[in-house]
Amino acid sequence: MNALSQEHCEACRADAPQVSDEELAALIREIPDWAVEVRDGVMQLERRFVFPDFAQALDFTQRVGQLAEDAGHHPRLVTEWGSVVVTWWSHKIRGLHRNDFILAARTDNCFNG
Ligand SMILES: C[C@H](O)[C@H](O)[C@H]1CNC2=NC(N)=NC(=O)C2=N1
Repeated sequence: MNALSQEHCEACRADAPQVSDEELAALIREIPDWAVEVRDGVMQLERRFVFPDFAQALDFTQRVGQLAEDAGHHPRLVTEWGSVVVTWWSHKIRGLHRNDFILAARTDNCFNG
């Protein structure tokens, strides 16, 4: 269980700062299976999870969806036969907040069981 996943998410606020370059470098090391993507100028965390069939991909999707609802912070989830691509970013600040790293770590917990 990643220590980051145990941290508290703070409430999403439009004036919250994005992570600094230094924070990004430190935090991404704690979730080594995730990539940093930039889309339309918005920095995001993304990981593709592979499953043997659609049913297990869907079950994982449900678990991630529930953790998002519990946290009040939501990812993009692309569920297909055999895989789920999970993308985290903070819409309000159009970038990455510490919350996104915490929830990416919690997403890994959903995969690792
Ligand atoms: C009103 C509601 O709490 C907010 O819109 C939340 C919902 N979930 C969210 N999820 C993400 N990823 N970013 C947000 O800014 C966000 N805002």
